[in-house]
Amino acid sequence: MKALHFGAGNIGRGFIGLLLSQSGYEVVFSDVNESLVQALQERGSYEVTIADESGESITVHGVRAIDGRNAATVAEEVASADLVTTAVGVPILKHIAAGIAAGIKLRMERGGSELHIIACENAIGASTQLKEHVMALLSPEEQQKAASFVAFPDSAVDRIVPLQHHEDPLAVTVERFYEWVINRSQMFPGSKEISGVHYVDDLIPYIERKLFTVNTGHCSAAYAGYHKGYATIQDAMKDEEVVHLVNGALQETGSMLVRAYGFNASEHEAYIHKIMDRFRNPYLSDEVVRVGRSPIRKLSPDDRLIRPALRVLEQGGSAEHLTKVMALALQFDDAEDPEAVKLQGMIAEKGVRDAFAEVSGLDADHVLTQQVMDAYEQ
Ligand SMILES: NC(=O)c1ccc[n+]([C@@H]2O[C@H](COP(=O)([O-])OP(=O)(O)OC[C@H]3O[C@@H](n4cnc5c(N)ncnc54)[C@H](O)[C@@H]3O)[C@@H](O)[C@H]2O)c1
Ligand SMILES: O=P(O)(O)OC[C@@H](O)[C@@H](O)[C@H](O)[C@H](O)CO
Repeated sequence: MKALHFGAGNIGRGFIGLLLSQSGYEVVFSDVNESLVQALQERGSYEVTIADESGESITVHGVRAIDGRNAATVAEEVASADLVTTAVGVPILKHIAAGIAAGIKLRMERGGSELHIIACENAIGASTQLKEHVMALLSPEEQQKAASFVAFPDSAVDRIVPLQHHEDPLAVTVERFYEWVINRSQMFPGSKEISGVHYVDDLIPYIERKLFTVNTGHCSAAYAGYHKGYATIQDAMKDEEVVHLVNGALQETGSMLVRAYGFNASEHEAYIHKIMDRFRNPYLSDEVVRVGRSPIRKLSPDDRLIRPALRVLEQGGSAEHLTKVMALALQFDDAEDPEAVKLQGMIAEKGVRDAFAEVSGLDADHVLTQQVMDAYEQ
């Protein structure tokens, strides 16, 4: 069994590649980072270290890597894979679509054996987004044929993997916790299950709970921590004001999720506390600039801040803490982050209200926009 995984980065090596290998797949990484591809090709293995008191180290053997810029090689690997996964970042999905579409065409010529393509990204419906990019590159007739043997089940992935600073470019340190949930109702019946994956018939409560708790809380700590001059999430979480903001934001999303999906309130409270403890993990050093990266994406309509805040308001609740986090996101001006630079440029050019309205998709006079502007002024 062969799995082709796009993106040999932190989550690719430290989570998806590891789990697929442990599940019996030969893992082939496709990446555009030349030195990473070369190192994986030369060594065929890499180390994953668990960030806890055990310091456990696991060697992932039998891996290969291909140059993601070589369209013909990518297509051939897609054509002969038993599973395709991605962890490249949502904005990159459109760039890998051509190789996948070409691989699907080859597979079609060879009889069209069933294939699942699963995007493991932090977004609602990431596999469905990838499917749209891929299908747009096929003719109507090819689309119809492809739909009979290629499926794109959505998934939710959770494991904190910080930026890595090891001498060994392949080594990756990860937290012990992981959760990978896949929507079974979008899969072909009877297909092989990946061990360690939780299959569900309705993914929405799972992905929203993950994104609006782990990622909402995480970016709250990142933007507040950046504002206060902390370099890491671990340091930021030692500051009571930061903790208060993170907890406040998670109480707001938590009440909304409990009402929307009927989660048990005390179990959800325990989930929040467990996540805040994960942020504090002293065996990890997770930079606030990684967690706060791409503020335009994080302030977009369907992401971890705007979507839950609008739902809180719809339910008649207060989104006071979430709006403070949005105001802090508007002040995230990391010069190394292209989206932060772009956002600061938009603010300088058109003013903060119109810049926020543009990235959030809200009207400039929307009640949430007004609340964010008030918080920004403060
Ligand atoms: N790091 C985490 O804690 C974490 C946890 C859960 C989900 N995620 C999600 O996983 C995804 C990847 O995050 P990451 O932290 O691993 O990022 P990363 O930057 O470490 O890895 C991304 C990899 O994709 C590669 N890539 C870029 N363009 C490509 C292309 N056209 N073809 C093939 N590879 C390409 C990059 O070279 C890089 O190696 C993101 O969507 C992120 O939100 C991250
Ligand atoms: O990857 P992003 O930019 O969507 O979000 C940054 C972090 O919050 C994220 O990578 C978490 O570490 C991860 O989602 C934990 O499962």
